[in-house]
Amino acid sequence: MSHLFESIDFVENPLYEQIISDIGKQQFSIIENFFSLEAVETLREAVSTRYEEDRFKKAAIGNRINETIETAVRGDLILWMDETKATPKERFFFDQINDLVSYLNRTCFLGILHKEFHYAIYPTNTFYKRHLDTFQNDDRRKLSFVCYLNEEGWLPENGGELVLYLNENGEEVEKVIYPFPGRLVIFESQIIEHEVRPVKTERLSITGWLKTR
Ligand SMILES: O=C(O)CCC(=O)C(=O)O
Ligand SMILES: [Fe+2]
Repeated sequence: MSHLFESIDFVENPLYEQIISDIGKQQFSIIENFFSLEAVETLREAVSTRYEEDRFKKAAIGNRINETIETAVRGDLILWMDETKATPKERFFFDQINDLVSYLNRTCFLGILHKEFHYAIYPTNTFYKRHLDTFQNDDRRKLSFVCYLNEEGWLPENGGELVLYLNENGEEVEKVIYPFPGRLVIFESQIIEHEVRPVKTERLSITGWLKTR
């Protein structure tokens, strides 16, 4: 039998194991400095370039078949990322995400087949009201990912907290998360309702989903 295990090239990754354990216990995980400040700055530059090229569009609600723009629900601007056309700056982002995704697929049997990511800009005074990341006609999203591209020194008065609504022994508890640069938040798309509180200073992020089928 030992031959079988020796032939499998698998190295345990303590950080990824922590993420898996967090999600198993509490349906979410917060990873500090998943992306270095240098990587965040590079991605922020990519956002600026694309924004100047007028590539961002007002985000809609519903899925791509059935979507409407409702700024009373969400006011962010988004741009879907195309991994096949990733620039060297974005390649780094996808390499790190793909490494984690392949680990999750090897260890957790989640059956993740697809992923989708978009940049998001929340201009001043915008927000995203409490919601779930799944749609009535589409339940393929399993894990939601958010990573923040803000500059260092994000202050509480800047607003823009991500609030996860958790259920602890039948009681609703708010988990308030500041959008600090390099921070990655992962949560179960079908379980955790969440919102982005009103933003007082422009807020930048990448949001994405791991999907089945
Ligand atoms: O930016 C965040 O913190 C969360 C964004 C979000 O909930 C979404 O795009 O569905
Ligand atoms: Fe969401």
